[in-house]
Amino acid sequence: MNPRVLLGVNIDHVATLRQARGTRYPDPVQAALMAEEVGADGITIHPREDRRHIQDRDVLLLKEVLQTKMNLEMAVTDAMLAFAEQVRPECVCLVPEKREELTTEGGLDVEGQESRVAKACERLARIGAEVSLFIDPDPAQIDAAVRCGAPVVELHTGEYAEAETPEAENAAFKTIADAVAYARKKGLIVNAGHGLHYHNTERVAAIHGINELNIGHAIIARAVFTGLKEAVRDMKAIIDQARSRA
Ligand SMILES: CC(=O)[C@@H](O)[C@H](O)COP(=O)(O)O
Ligand SMILES: NCC(=O)COP(=O)(O)O
Repeated sequence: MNPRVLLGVNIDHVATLRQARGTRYPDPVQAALMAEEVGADGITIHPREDRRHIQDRDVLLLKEVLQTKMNLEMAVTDAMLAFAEQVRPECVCLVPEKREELTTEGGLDVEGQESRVAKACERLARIGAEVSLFIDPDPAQIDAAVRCGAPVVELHTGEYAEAETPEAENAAFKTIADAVAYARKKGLIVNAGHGLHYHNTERVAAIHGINELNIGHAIIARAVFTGLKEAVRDMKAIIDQARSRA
């Protein structure tokens, strides 16, 4: 039988909802524990440099309570490296980051900043973190990741997820499948993610050699609807009980 593909659940989007109103809820820590309860193999978080969603408090609490593993996505900066050294997550995924972007727009240019990325990999390996590089499905970036000593790459699936025609989707899919085969041949563990949802994940999960998929936005978005009826019923019950006691 083919080895199981692991699912890392990205809970940034729960924090985004909380930060939008500055409330205490919904708590991404609670979301992580619920995801673990039903089989998530790991929890992915991306504390951005501007802390627009996941907060340091979330990361530190999660480190204390997670039963699976924390996959800390972060920019390659001194401040983030120091934070990782404080948190000591099981896994770190180095990602590119731009302040003005809505979400991560492409892979990390490892080839263009090899010595900086190699030094970051070394520093993270020293705290025992499994380091992955979030890269485009591009053989040149895969070669650079190998030279940097990263044991894992995560292939950015954004182009596939955002393709506007079946032809473009097929072409992007083939690029990913070829990159998985190439990276496996180079001895890397291969993960993938970004923009995967309920209609486009099956095909990627079936690619031979994929180890783990990291998925967040689609899961949290679906949870709104799978949980909405119960949430309305709960509020109705509070209101009805208040009237019956009045
Ligand atoms: C690396 C990646 O593709 C996503 O995890 C992304 O980092 C999510 O960041 P946002 O949650 O800020 O969109
Ligand atoms: N590393 C990719 C990831 O975490 C995916 O997040 P999302 O695009 O599914 O929200």
